[in-house]
Amino acid sequence: MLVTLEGLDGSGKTTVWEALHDAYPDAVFTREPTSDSWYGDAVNRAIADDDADPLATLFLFTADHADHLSRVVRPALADGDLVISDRYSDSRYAYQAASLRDSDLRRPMEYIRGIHTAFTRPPDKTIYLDVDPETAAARSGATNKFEQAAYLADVRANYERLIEAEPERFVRVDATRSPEDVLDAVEAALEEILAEN
Ligand SMILES: Nc1ncnc2c1ncn2[C@@H]1O[C@H](COP(=O)(O)OP(=O)(O)O)[C@@H](O)[C@H]1O
Ligand SMILES: Cc1cn([C@H]2C[C@H](O)[C@@H](COP(=O)(O)OP(=O)(O)O)O2)c(=O)[nH]c1=O
Repeated sequence: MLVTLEGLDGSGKTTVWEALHDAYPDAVFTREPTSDSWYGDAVNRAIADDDADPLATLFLFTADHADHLSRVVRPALADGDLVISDRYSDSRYAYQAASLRDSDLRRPMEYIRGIHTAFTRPPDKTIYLDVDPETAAARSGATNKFEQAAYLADVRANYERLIEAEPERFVRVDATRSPEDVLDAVEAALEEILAEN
């Protein structure tokens, strides 16, 4: 089963993902962008480059996803493992659709979903850590171009569209609460998800 964690920068995904290692020692913990491949290195260069072309950046993130799928996610799922990924395809649909909002693409989110459809493996469930853009930008330190509150407001609106389209896949967690409360809520959500399957 594939469970993904999504949310704005600073929503607390990585904090939760690390804490879950103790509760689920047998799960495969992974992330996007990947941190152990040259595709992930290329993505990190694009994140750090304020002048990186947004369409080129989309394809770098998508290349990293293709490698992540074939090298990590599909083999783990084939072994029957629980896979917990800190960010996954919804990050592209939310972030790159915002980056490409003023591009020549008429419907950026539909375009980005379209290029994934042929090859991706959709998550079974997605836990969405919900915070307002101001809290997200303040917590993340606004150190890169994706962490600015105005941009994150667009990203959040895109996540809302995704949740509206597939309400049964998403579990929304109020991530403005303390780290302990957020972790408790995520663990409760995961218990329920695993009990259902
Ligand atoms: N629930 C929370 N309340 C306040 N601060 C938090 C909370 N969760 C995480 N943080 C802090 O916010 C920052 C970003 O958290 P992180 O887990 O890296 O978020 P993300 O992976 O979503 O960007 C870190 O300094 C972390 O300690
Ligand atoms: C996976 C992914 C991340 N991103 C962005 C979100 C982050 O600003 C940045 C790095 O992701 P990440 O390392 O998960 O950052 P954080 O822990 O702060 O949430 O890349 C995209 O724009 N598209 C994507 O597909």
